[in-house]
Amino acid sequence: MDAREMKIKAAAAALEHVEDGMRLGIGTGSTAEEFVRLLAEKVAGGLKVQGVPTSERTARLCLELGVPLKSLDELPELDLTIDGADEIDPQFRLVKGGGGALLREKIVAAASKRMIVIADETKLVDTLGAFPLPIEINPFGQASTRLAIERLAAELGLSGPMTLRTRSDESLFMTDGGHLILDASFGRIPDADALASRLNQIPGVVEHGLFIHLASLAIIAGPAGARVMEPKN
Ligand SMILES: O=C(CO)[C@H](O)[C@H](O)COP(=O)(O)O
Repeated sequence: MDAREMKIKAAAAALEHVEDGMRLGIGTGSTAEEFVRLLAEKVAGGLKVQGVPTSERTARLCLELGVPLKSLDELPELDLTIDGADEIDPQFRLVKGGGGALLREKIVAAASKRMIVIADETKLVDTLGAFPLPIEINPFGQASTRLAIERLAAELGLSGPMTLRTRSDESLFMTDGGHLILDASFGRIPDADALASRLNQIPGVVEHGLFIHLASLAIIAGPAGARVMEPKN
């Protein structure tokens, strides 16, 4: 089974948790897009859902495939969010933001009664941090914000380069909200909870890709198929 087939398996298993009438947060990324494709087939077959997309990219795909959309302001409380992740630890703390949608993804997940994370098994890790941590920052004062993050990292014993995300044409990557992303290659984050709460205290940090206590279930696909996992305490 190749990587795409595994993503489809996870997405298909997640679809079984979607019920008629649900208000659904819809994630961003290649795994979430497989979910959108399968969801669209169900919608075409008569399933009634109202989706809230976590990015303009996901919104475009949903509109193209006929998945009905609402804004989060129209549906401020959601039943379920289904989204991918870049890393998942045993307590289901996640690193997200590889696709640059972390701010809307976190707002949507926090507005949902449940979040199911879908991924292939390469995303499972013992300790977060091998995937560079995306930190969304306001362009205003970006040099000061960066300095504050570097000082925090040093205080917490974290080190590694931080790079401003760029597009393939070398221009700066801008999020849907008009912010920049710093990718922090810390290597290993032994205390993700502490880093998450300290990053939130830096004024220029809009949001970061550490999702703590948001995912309640993970559907992880491997060569043998998809399995449902619950967080370890
Ligand atoms: O957080 C995300 C986007 O901001 C994605 O969910 C994450 O990057 C995983 O993407 P993929 O399913 O393509 O591996």
